[in-house]
Amino acid sequence: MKEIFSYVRPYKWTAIFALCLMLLELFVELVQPIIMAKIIDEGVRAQNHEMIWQWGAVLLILSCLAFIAGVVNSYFSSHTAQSFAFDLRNAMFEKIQSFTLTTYQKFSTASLITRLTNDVTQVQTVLFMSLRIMLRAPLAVVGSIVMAFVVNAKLALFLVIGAPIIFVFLVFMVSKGVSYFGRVQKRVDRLNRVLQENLQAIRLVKAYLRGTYEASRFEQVASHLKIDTVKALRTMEYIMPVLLFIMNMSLLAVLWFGTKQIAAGSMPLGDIVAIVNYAMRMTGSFSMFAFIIIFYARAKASAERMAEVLAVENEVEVISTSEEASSKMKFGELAFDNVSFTYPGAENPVLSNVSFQVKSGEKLAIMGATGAGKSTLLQLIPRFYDVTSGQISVEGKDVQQWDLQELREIIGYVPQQSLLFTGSIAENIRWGDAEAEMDEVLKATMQAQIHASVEDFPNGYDTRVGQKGVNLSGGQKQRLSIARALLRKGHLLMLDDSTSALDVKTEQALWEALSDERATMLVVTQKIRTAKEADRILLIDAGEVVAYGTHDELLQSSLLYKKIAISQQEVEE
Ligand SMILES: Nc1ncnc2c1ncn2[C@@H]1O[C@H](COP(=O)(O)OP(=O)(O)OP(=O)(O)O)[C@@H](O)[C@H]1O
Repeated sequence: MKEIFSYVRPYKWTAIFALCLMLLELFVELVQPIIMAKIIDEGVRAQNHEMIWQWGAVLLILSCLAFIAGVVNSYFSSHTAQSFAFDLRNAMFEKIQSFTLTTYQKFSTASLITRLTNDVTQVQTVLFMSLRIMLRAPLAVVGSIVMAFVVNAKLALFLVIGAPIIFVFLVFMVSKGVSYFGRVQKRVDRLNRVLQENLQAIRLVKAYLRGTYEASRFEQVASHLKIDTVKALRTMEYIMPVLLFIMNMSLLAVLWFGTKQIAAGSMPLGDIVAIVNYAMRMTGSFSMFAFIIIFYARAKASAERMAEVLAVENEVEVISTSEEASSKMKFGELAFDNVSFTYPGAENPVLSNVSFQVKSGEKLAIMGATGAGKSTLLQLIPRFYDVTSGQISVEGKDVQQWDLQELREIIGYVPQQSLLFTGSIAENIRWGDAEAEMDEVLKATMQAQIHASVEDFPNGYDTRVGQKGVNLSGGQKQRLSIARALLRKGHLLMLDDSTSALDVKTEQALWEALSDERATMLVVTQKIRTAKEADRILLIDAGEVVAYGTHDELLQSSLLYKKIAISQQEVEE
C-alpha cells in the first residue's frame, strides 16, 4: 500500500489543501452542538430573543463556510485521486512494456487488464474518500469525545468506555477483509479471462455452436465472483450492528445518568442535548468509518496486486557493450552455435544443440513438423527468450552483448499470427518505421503484393483497420504484416509461416519481389516449393537439426525431406 501511495507525492499540496478544508468542515461540525446548547440554555430557556438571533446567525455563517469548504474539498480531492490513478496506470503500462515474454507468462493477460483497470479504480476511490471523509471519521470521533469532555466530563466518560472496544474490533475486521477481498479480485481476473477468451474466439464459438456451453462457463465464474463478494461483504456487515450496539448502550447510560442529574437540578438541559448530539456524531462517524473500511480492505488487496506488477525485475539483461566493436561485422549475418533452449518452467528442451550459419543476404528456409520448434528458434534471435545454452551471434556479436534496442531495430519480424492495431492501414505499416515517407511505404506494400488491394479499399491507405484487423482477409493481413516488416529495412528479415494464406500466384510474385532484398532472410515454411527457392534449408525435427543444405543436397541426404517432397508432389517418387 505504501509504495502505491507514493504516487500521491506529486500532488501532496493539493492533498494537504483538501485535508485542511476537511478540517474546517469538521471544526464547524464540532462547535455546532456547543452553540446549540448555548442557544437552549441562555436563549430559549431565558427567553432571550436577541441572543437566539445572534447565535443563530453565527450558526448560519458557519454552516455556509462548511458548505463552501466541502465543495472546494471535493474538487481538490477528486483532482488528486484522478491524477494519482492516471500516473499509476501509466507507470504500470510502461512497466508491462518492459516485461520479458517469460514475465508475461507469469501474469495472465486478463489479470493484467484487471490490475490496470479495476484495481486502480479501487485504490483511487479510497484515496478520494480519504481526502473527503475517511480521515474525518476518526478525527470526528476524537473531536466529539474532547468536546463532550469540555461540555460535561461526567457524561462524556460514558462515551469513552465503548471507543477502545470498537477500535480493536475494527482493526480485526480490516485484516479479515483484506484476505477476503484479495480472493474477490482473483475472481474478477478469472471472469475477465473467460470473457476475453470468448470475445476473441466469437466466430469459433458460433461455428461450433458453443454458445450455451460458453454461457454456462461464464455463469460459473460469475457465480464464484458473486459468492465470494457476498461472503466478503457479509463479514463486513457484522461491523455496523456491533458498532451500533456498543454506541447505543453508551447513549442509554448517558440518558439515564443525565436525566437523573437534571431532575436533581445539578445539570443544565443544554449539556445533555450537546452530549447526545456528540454521541450521535460519534456513531455516525464510526459507521462511516466502517463503511470506508470495506473499501479500504478491498483497495489494500488491489494495491498489493499492483505492487506485484511494479516490482517485477526483468530477467533479460540489457547489456550494452557498444565500445566493444565487433571486428567481423557482416550485414545481417547470423550464426547458431550449439543452441539449446527449454521454456521457463518446462521439463524438456524445445531445441537441442542447434547449429547453423546464414551468410549476409542469404535466404534460409526452416522446415519441420508442427511443434518442432521453428517459431521458438526465430524468437530466440531478438531475445524474446534467452538461450539455455550455446550462443546466437548476429553480425558476429553474441545477441546477449547487443544493446537490446539496437538488436531489435535491425530485425524485421513477421509473426505466425498477423496482428494489426486499430488505426489506418498506413499507420499500421508505419509500425515498421514511424518516420518513413509515403514512397517508402508504397515500395514496401508493392513488394509485399498488397498495394493493389489497399488501393481498392474505399479510403486507400487511410482505411481504418478494425480491432485486430477484423475487416481484412487472412491473406491481406499477412501481406500487411510483411509490408510492415519490410519498411523496417532491417538487416534480418524473419517470416514465420507468413504466406500460408496466400494463393500460389501471389506467393510467387512475393518471393520474386523479395529476391533482390538485401536483408538476410529466415523463412519458416511448410512448403517445399518455397524452400526450394532458398539458398539453404534447415530441417528440424523435435528440436534437433536433422538436415541442413540445399534442396538438391537434402533430396539426396535426407529421407524425411524426400518424403515431404514426395507428399507435396514436388519430386517424382
Ligand atoms: N510459451 C511457451 N511455453 C512453453 N512451451 C511452449 C511455448 N511456446 C511453444 N512451446 C512448446 O514448444 C514447442 C515448439 O513450439 P513452436 O511454436 O516453436 O513450434 P513450431 O515448429 O513453430 O510449430 P508450428 O509449425 O505448429 O507453428 C511445442 O511443443 C510447444 O508446445
